[in-house]
Amino acid sequence: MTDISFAAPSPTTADIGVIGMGVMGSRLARNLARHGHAVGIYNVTTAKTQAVLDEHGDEGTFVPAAELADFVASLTRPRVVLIMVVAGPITDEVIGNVKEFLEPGDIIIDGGNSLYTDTIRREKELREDGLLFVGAGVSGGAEGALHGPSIMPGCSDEAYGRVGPMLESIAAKADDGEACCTHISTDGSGHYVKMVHNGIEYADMQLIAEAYSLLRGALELEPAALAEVFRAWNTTELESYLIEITAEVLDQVDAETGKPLVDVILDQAGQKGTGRWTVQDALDLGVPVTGIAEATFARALSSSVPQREAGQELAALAEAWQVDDADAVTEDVRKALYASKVVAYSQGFDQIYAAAVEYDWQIDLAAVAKIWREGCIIRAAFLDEIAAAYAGAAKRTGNQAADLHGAAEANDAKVSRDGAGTTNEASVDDESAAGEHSGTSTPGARTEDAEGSSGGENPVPLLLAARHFREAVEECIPALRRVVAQAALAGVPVPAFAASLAYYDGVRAKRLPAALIQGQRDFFGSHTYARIDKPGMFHTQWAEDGTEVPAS
Ligand SMILES: NC(=O)C1=CN([C@@H]2O[C@H](COP(=O)(O)OP(=O)(O)OC[C@H]3O[C@@H](n4cnc5c(N)ncnc54)[C@H](OP(=O)(O)O)[C@@H]3O)[C@@H](O)[C@H]2O)C=CC1
Ligand SMILES: O=C(CO)[C@H](O)[C@H](O)COP(=O)(O)O
Repeated sequence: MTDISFAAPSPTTADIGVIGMGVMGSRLARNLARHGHAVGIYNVTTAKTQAVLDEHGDEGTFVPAAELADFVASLTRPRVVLIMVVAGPITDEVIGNVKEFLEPGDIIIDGGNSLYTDTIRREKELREDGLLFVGAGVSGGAEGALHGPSIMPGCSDEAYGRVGPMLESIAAKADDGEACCTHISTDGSGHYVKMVHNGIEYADMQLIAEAYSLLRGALELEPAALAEVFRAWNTTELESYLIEITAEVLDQVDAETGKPLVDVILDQAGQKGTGRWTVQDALDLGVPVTGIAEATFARALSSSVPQREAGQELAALAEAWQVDDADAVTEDVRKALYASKVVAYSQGFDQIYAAAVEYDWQIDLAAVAKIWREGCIIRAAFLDEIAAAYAGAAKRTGNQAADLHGAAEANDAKVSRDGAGTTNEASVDDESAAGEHSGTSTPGARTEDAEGSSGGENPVPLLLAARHFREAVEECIPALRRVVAQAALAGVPVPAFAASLAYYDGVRAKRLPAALIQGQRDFFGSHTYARIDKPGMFHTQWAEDGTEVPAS
């Protein structure tokens, strides 16, 4: 649609072109211009392109275009086009439109929140046309896009070699000066990492909301007073962007009513899809991202209007939380929040590891933690410790991504060579061991029957157990237990806190009731089970004399 026309841009003057002058695209274009890059700008509604020029044209060199053909003509060859539009079919449409004007060797970067499987497909299709495609996760919201986002590009080495320096120039910088942008791996890897980033974001936000809800109920504090609590917490090991902005949100007063804004906002959380995708994919991989899942379901519950209306009839049958020492309760909630946040990040990194093996992506997890230290929504002080845990493990095993990956492949090979000769202590899926089905429990075994957990030989199989976090989290567990117990008694929903504690207790348990489940499965479906004391798979003849026989 052309409602305004610009003078035809002089050809080949812009270093990069940005399509989409919405919240993110306009700010990324300005960020690029502020860093000395000449930026071609285009938006389907030309008035938005005009607005960027009118309001920010003095920030650098912008080359506006009202037509895609002029936009592409304004770019130096080989061309680089950054697309920042709505994810999904609209992104396909925009790629299809701009592709018409591009030539082999040109590069398209999709910086939207695209589903990683779309990115894998698009990269393949565009490669066949001779174009290079970069699926770049971008985080940081409007402020980050303008002042320095965290950028997670997935692409070939060739594409990164071409666009990496430009992306690094506009990315946030960590305290040590490192750019919060790194080449994640090939095709959909960047969007995968961004998807899990958003899953962690969901968990983090839900945990903070639960902490707020508990303190508000237990201590009968007003939002402004709670803003001070969060401000104080932001000077502790909880220091993070989301804690910081929580204080700002709680402090906001509604101009119309004079009430705290949080009290007049409808309590139905929206979602655009990334949290849901994270959980869906984790289910396929068999990775228990319970904190992220509960956070996603909590948003769904908040928006389940008919159920919530009908639920108003339900009795609470709860006890009021008797608070003797407000400071002690506040400190308990702070510690519960810290432990649960670590669980969420730990689960998210496990998922990225499992996906890396599944998709053959060489992902350096320490580098992922490092580029999340600034610029992104989940930036948090403890990401330095997460980076150190993965970097330390990589050093011990010899190198970074390659070894994380090689270790798992070695384990895959071991499983197939060992066949039935592995005990369930090694987390090997019984059915693959029995040879009845093709699935294995190692990462990389996304088959119908891959029912087990993703074990493998991840050098940091449990971030929670890495030394720094083990000590820091153990310090907080008694508080988390008290908080979850008190919340249950008081009838306050804390699904993410409760799930985090259950995960902690689950992974530390010497023995789980999964043994009973295996017995039940064998009883009704002859699914067989492994034993703790000898290799092989077994079946009990439950309906006959109860004799145990080796599985055939
Ligand atoms: N907002 C955020 O915090 C973040 C967003 N993202 C992702 O970045 C991308 C852009 O988000 P954001 O800037 O917030 O979104 P906006 O809604 O602000 O902008 C969307 C852009 O898409 C354009 N668009 C819509 N429909 C079409 C179409 N049919 N053809 C061409 N262009 C179209 C819009 O143009 P017009 O207005 O003229 O219709 C607009 O420029 C999304 O994928 C989003 O998920 C990523 C990180 C953070
Ligand atoms: O990517 C983002 C932040 O990192 C976007 O803000 C995204 O829209 C957040 O997800 P949702 O809208 O589902 O809460």
